[in-house]
Amino acid sequence: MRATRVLVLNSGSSSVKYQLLDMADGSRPATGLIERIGERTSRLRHTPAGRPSREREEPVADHETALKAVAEELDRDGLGLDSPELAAIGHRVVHGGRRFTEPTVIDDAVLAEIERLVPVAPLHNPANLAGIRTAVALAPHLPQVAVFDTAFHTTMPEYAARYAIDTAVADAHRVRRYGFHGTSHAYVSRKAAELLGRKPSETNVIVLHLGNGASASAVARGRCVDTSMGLTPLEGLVMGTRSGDVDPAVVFHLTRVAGMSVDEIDVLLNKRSGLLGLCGDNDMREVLRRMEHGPDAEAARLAFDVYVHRLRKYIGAYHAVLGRVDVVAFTAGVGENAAPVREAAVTGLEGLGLAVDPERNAARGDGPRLISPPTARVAVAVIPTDEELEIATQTYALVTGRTTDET
Ligand SMILES: Nc1ncnc2c1ncn2[C@@H]1O[C@H](COP(=O)(O)OP(=O)(O)O)[C@@H](O)[C@H]1O
Ligand SMILES: CC(=O)OP(=O)(O)O
Ligand SMILES: [Mg+2]
Repeated sequence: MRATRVLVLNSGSSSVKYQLLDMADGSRPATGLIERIGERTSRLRHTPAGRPSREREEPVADHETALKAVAEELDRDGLGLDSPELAAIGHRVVHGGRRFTEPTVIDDAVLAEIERLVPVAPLHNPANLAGIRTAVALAPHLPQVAVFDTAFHTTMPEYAARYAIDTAVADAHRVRRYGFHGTSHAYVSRKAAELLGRKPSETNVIVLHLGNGASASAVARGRCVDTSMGLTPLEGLVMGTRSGDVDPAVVFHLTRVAGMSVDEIDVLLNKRSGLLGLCGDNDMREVLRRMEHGPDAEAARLAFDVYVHRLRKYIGAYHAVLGRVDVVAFTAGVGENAAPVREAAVTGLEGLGLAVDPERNAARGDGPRLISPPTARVAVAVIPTDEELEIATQTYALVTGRTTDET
């Protein structure tokens, strides 16, 4: 039996998402999610293809316990880690620094380098490492591949990657802009070009990845030239719970005037800010609903306005960075589903050739679709992201030397 399947693991700080993909036929034999790891009750939802989901609520103390539960669920469907069809495990790793520009087979040296990057990705890399270590222990016979969020952004020119701070300090502590969500930006920018019937190498794209975390990127002829996240996934757009851009002096001010510690400010900006900080809800669905009805519509409206104002500024900035833009692509939970966000983000940018067609924008659909009027100078599109497929494709190509088309 040929091994054509890849298990993709996305180990977050309190969750593990997983998908089993078959590269021969494009099917997904199983998908699942464990949430609230480390809390009193965790929830596991496992969905075998074509059959009902199974849900379990029980304490899951850590990533090791979580991955063992995933392996058990897969086993129950005859899809376990010892299945001869499984070719590899692909891991999302958030921070790859400057070293990792490509997907990489994991060995001790790679693990050590991911560990070395923990100080610049304290929320993400420890969880990624825990996931990898457990998967290696559970399936030592399988090749395991790290696919880095930062990799796609390593093509940024030096002037876009550098902060204007003392070079000696920056170099000593690896302080520079790395960018994240690269797997999504790579996939979506390619799909956006395809939607226009153009080659990625001849297309300029602005990608707006708006999920819980949110980032924008400027992609020139298939290569990333700028992105909104920086040293960590805190810079840039307004997010569910993260502030995005703030004056760094906010930190000094809160230290001196409010007596907050650096750790407290870290939590403030990463977990108590963004939409949540502005209006008490981090979920854009709730924000949109409250704007229409709630007793405190005003706070929700302000949160929405701050969110889309920041988006508009980045769209304008990346027009300037790219010179010519062929398509603006919205993706991830908010980008794919929230028509009012898309409409508000391009309102007022008619001078840049941007507009959405209200009917196209409101229409629902599963695949890539245009939402700009047919006559628009710049296309605006909704492109569903698929980070799992991209991770599986890169993992499979690396371990088998075959592309999906050859399988
Ligand atoms: N129908 C919708 N309308 C508005 N926002 C939505 C809708 N569906 C999902 N979202 C938003 O998408 C976010 C999650 O996006 P997603 O890309 O799944 O996040 P992540 O992968 O970063 O966890 C949610 O926080 C929610 O605000
Ligand atoms: C890097 C990052 O922000 O990831 P996520 O959106 O999964 O939090
Ligand atoms: Mg996502």
